[in-house]
Amino acid sequence: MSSLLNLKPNIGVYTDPQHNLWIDDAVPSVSDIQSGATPAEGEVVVEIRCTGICGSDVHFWHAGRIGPMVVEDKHVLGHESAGEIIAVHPSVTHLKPGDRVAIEPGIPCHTCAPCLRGRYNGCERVLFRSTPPIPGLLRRYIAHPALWCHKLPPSLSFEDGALLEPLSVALAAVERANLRLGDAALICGAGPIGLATLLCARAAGAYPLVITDLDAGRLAFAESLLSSSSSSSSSSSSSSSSGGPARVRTLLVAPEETKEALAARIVDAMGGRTEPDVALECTGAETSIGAAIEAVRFGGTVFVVGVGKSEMEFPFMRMSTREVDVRFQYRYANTWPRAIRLVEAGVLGDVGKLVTHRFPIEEAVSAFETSADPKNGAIKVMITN
Ligand SMILES: NC(=O)c1ccc[n+]([C@@H]2O[C@H](COP(=O)([O-])OP(=O)(O)OC[C@H]3O[C@@H](n4cnc5c(N)ncnc54)[C@H](O)[C@@H]3O)[C@@H](O)[C@H]2O)c1
Ligand SMILES: OC[C@H](O)C(O)[C@@H](O)CO
Repeated sequence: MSSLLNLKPNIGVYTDPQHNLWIDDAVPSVSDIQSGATPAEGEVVVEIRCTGICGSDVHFWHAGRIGPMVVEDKHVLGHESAGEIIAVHPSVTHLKPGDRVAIEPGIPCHTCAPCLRGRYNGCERVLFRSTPPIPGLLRRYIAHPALWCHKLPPSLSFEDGALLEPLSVALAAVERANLRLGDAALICGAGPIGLATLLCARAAGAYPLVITDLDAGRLAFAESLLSSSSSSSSSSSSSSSSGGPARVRTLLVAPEETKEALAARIVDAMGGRTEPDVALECTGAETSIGAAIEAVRFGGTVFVVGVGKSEMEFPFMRMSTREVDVRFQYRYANTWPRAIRLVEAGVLGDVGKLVTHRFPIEEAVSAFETSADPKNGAIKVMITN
């Protein structure tokens, strides 16, 4: 094991119940690491090089809670990270110092019924980093189970490694929604999760692809994400730069629009006669879920990734008489190795385009302020170390 004695202070990014956001060096386990203690059995110590800010990090900062997950003490944020291994416990044989890894942030128990079924995202005792009270990854160093550190191939950057977390959500959704070649797909919401889902749906062979949002800037970003050039486009999405049909069509949602009116416009955007086979809902907004239910074909699927109010009204008769399946996604299971292969092979396109802003960890507060203010047009803000 390499020496852990000459490390920089293990600063971390915190919030608390009073909605403060700050950086300091009192990170749990830092003293163990800096005193040169070995990682525990089965663990490696990772020097984190890159962490993406998730909407849930901003939400924990601003609201202090997400549903039953409540910030009750000072709390380290962050769960989208990649870094370099600097030490391994002797029991770990498949990783070594110098390996570059993406960190899967949920540590399941491996013994409960969902774990034993392979559905470890339903683990009854999961320790999910950044979900209170489990400290997150927005820090310089972390000791983490080797099993949940995925080695990166040389062509993936640390940023690519950090993006594997939202990509995993999207990959799980597209798989569990059973999206097939040539399916007409609707994606609701062009935030980081909707955009990652757009990349996965395109790779899965969906066409037409329509994406909605309330924010024209995010729709323009969606178009530029799928274009071959790196510049952002605000022009019509009716044709691609190569002259063929645009792979994605964008639809600006009006806040007061009824779900029936929006559903009609969705079908129109699909080409006039095509009802979506699958809607991948990435807003969590009740009106958006309702419009997706109205829009999909008889026997279609509305797959809900977005998280919203704890209780909502859905158009029951429409679902019943049209056999609409409404299904849900919670995090992911067994996606990381496949997400790595998809990024390595370029199947998802240039995922790095999702990163719009970068800040060093010492400026993490500015990174959060940038992420939280819609005026900045941020999609994925990365904090580097
Ligand atoms: N199921 C899971 O495991 C999981 C994991 C990560 C995130 N999420 C959830 O996925 C959702 C998307 O995450 P994100 O990081 O992209 O969030 P985000 O807030 O950045 O993006 C959501 C987008 O939806 C748009 N929107 C809101 N209401 C809309 C409406 N009525 N019609 C059309 N667009 C609308 C917003 O303008 C925004 O661009 C969130 O609800 C988040 O909590 C779920
Ligand atoms: O991708 C994982 C999600 O961001 C988390 O479940 C978060 O929303 C709550 O901890």
